[in-house]
Amino acid sequence: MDKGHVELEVCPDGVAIITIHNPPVNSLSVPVFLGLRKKYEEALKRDDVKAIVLTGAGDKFSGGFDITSMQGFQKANGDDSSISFVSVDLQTNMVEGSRKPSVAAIQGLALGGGLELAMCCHARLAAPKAQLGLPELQLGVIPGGGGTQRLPRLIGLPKAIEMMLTSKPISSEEARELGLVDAIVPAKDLISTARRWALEITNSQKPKIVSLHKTDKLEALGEAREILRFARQQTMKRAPNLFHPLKCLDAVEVGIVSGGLAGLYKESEVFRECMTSDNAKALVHVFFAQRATGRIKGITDLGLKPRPLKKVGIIGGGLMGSGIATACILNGIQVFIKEINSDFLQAGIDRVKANLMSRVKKGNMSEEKFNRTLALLRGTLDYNDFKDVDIVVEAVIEKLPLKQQIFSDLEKVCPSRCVLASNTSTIDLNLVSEKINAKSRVAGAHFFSPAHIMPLFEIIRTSTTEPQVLVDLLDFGKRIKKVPVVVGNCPGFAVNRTFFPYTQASLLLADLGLDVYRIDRIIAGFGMPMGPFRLADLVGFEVGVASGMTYIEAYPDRVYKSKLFPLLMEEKRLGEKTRKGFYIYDERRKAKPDPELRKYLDKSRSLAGVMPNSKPIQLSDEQVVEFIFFPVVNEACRVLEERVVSKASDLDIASIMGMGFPAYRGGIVFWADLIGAKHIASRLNQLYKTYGNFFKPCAWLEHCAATGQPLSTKVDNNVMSRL
Ligand SMILES: C[C@H](O)CC(=O)SCCNC(=O)CCNC(=O)[C@H](O)C(C)(C)COP(=O)(O)OP(=O)(O)OC[C@H]1O[C@@H](n2cnc3c(N)ncnc32)[C@H](O)[C@@H]1OP(=O)(O)O
Repeated sequence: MDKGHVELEVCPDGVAIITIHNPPVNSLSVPVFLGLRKKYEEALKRDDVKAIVLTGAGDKFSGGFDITSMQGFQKANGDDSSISFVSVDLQTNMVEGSRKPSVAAIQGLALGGGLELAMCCHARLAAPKAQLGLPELQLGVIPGGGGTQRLPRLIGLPKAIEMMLTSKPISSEEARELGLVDAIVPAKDLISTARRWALEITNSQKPKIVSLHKTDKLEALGEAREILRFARQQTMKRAPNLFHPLKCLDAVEVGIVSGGLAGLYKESEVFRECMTSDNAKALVHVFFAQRATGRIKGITDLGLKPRPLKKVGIIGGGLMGSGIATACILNGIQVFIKEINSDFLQAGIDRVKANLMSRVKKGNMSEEKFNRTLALLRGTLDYNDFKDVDIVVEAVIEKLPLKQQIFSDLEKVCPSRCVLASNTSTIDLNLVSEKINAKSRVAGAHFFSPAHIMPLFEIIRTSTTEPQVLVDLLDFGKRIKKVPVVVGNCPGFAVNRTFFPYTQASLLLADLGLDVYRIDRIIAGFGMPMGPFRLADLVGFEVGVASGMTYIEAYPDRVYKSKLFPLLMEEKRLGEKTRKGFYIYDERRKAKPDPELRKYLDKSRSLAGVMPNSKPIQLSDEQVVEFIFFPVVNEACRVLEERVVSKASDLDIASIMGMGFPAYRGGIVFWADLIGAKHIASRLNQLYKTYGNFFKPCAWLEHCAATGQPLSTKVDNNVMSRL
C-alpha cells in the first residue's frame, strides 16, 4: 500500500518547495518522515536553495501522524525506532535549527503532527478557514512532535492547554489572532506569498522565529504552575480514568521548568508510554471503527450511489419525531411533519422550536439562523405534502396495527423511489411492512433519544430491504451528522438487545441486597454517563418496563424479572418526569438519593427471595462491574453469533454512541477482548451456577474461552444472516 512520499522543487528565486504527498489527508507515515529528512538534507546542502516552503499536496497541509502506523507500533509493543529521529533530529535540528528559513504554507488542515511540523517552521501562513489543532489526546496519546513545547510558547499556556485537552481545532482566523499563524493569505496566493516571505526572512526583512526558543508568551513560573495545577484538577474531575491528559501536562511543565529541549525529551518518553496503553489502543480502534461503519460488504461495494435527498416526511411529532425533524432541519433538509390533529401538530412543532431555542440560549445559534432553520419545517395534517418526499420516517407510538395502516397509506401516496422507514425500537419490521407490496423499500431508522443529540443511527435491514435503500439511509445518516450502523432485524436490534441485561443485572444486584446508589457510583466510575438506576429514572419506568417486556417475551430463557419497577410504579414513582423514581428530584431536576426507597427495596427483596439466608451479598467494585457488564458481553456475543451486525467493531461503535459506553475502553467487544473470553466465561459460569440461566455463557463465548480466539473475529466475513 502506498504510504506517501515527499517532493522537492527548487524555484528560480532560490526557494525550495517541499511537498508532502499522502492522500487523502497527507498523514505523516514513516516513508513521509524519511522523505522529509531526505528532501531537507538535499535542500540544506544545495547552494541554489536559499529558503524553504513546506506544504501539503492538494488542499490539505497534513492530518498528522499516520494513525495506521500507530496501530503498527502498538502491535510491535511500542517499538518506534523507525521514527525516533523525528522530534529532535528532523524537526528541531534540521528544520527549526537550520540556517535556511522554512515557511509553512497551510491549507485545509494542520492537525497533530502536521501542526507540530508547521510550528518548527520559522513562519506560518494559512489559507482562510483552515483547521489547526493538536487532537492527539482523543487518540489516547499526547502530542509527540514538540506540540507540548511549541504551542504554549507560540500562544501562551491557557489556550495551548485548552487546545490539547479538548482536542478541538481552531480556525486560521483565530490562529492568526493568537499568533499561531503569521498571516492569512487567499489559497491561490498561498505558495507565492510563502516564497516571498521565506526570502524576506533570508534577507532579514522579516524575523526568523524559532518557536522552541520563544519565551514572550510564556507565563512566569509561579503563574504557569498555578495554571497547570488548575488544569490537572479539572482533568481529574472530568476524566478520572484517564492518565494521558495528566502526562501531557507533565511534559508541558518539564519544558517550562527545565527548557524546551528537556521538554521535548520528556514528551517523547510520555508519547511512547501512552502509545501502547490500553486507552490508546481503544481510542485508535474507535477512530477506524467509526469510519468503517459505513462500509458494508454486499451493500456499499456494489457501486450504488445515494439518490438525491431533499425532503423528509416524518409521521408523528412526539419526542422522537420532533427530535428527528430537528436533526434534519439543522442540516439543511426540508421536513414535513404529519400529525393527526392540529393540537398534536402544534405540540410537535413547539418541541422542534424548543430544541432549536435551547441552542440559541446556549449561544450556539443566532436568532437569524434559528428562523432560517425553522423555515425548513412544515406541519401537515394530511399526506398531500408527501407526494415528493425522498424518505419517510414513521415515529408514532409502538402499536402494530397503527404502523401497518400508516405504511399502507405511505405506499399509496409517496413516490415509488421513496424510502419507507420506521423508528420502531421494539416491533418486528417484517410485521410493520406485512400489509404492503413495497417491502423492498422498508427499513428501520432507529434513533436514540434525544434524536437531535444522540449520535447513533441504527439502520435496520430486513430480508427484503434493497441495498439501494440502505445506501440512501447511510447517506441520510451522514447528512444529519449521525454515525450510521446497519444491523439485522431482531428484538432490540443491536444496541438495546446487547444492553438489556445491563438493567436486569442491576435489578438482580439490588434484589441481592446491594445499595442502588453504590451500584450507580461504581458504574459511573467505570465511565458510563450515569448508573443504571439514574438512567432508568431518566428514561422513565413506563418506557423501561415496556421495552423490558419485549426482552422477556423474546428471550425468556435468560431474563431476570424483578418486582422493583412495578412496586415503584404502583406508587406513581415513574422516574424523573414525576420527580420521584430511584432518586428524588428538585425543581432543577437535580437527583438526590431518597431514604424512602428502602421500603420498596425491602419489599422487592423479600418477593425475590434471592438473598442467601436473607442477607445482602458482598461484592467488590470490580465484581459489581463484572456482574453487570459480563452478561452484556454475553449478549453481545450472541449478537455476533447471529450476525446481527456485519462486524464486531460496528457493535463497539454502537455501544459507545448509543449507550455511552466509554470510548477509551474501545466499545463492548473490544473491552471484552482486552479482558479475555476465558476470564469472562469462567466468571459467568460461577454466576450461572449460583443464579441460573441469566448468566449462562453462549456458545461463541465458550468457544473463544476454550480456544483463545478473540471474540471480535466472529463476523469477519461481513455477512449478515439475521435479517
Ligand atoms: C506525533 C503526533 O503528535 C501524533 C499525531 O499526530 S496523532 C494524529 C493526529 N491527527 C488526528 O487525530 C487527525 C485525525 N483525523 C481526523 O480528525 C479527520 O480524519 C480529518 C479532520 C483529518 C478529516 O476528516 P474528514 O474529512 O471527515 O474525513 P475522514 O473520513 O475522517 O478521513 C478521511 C480518511 O483519512 C483517514 N485519516 C484521517 N486522518 C488520518 C491520519 N492522521 N492517519 C491516517 N489516516 C487518516 C481516515 O481514516 C479516512 O480513511 P478512509 O477514507 O479509508 O476511512
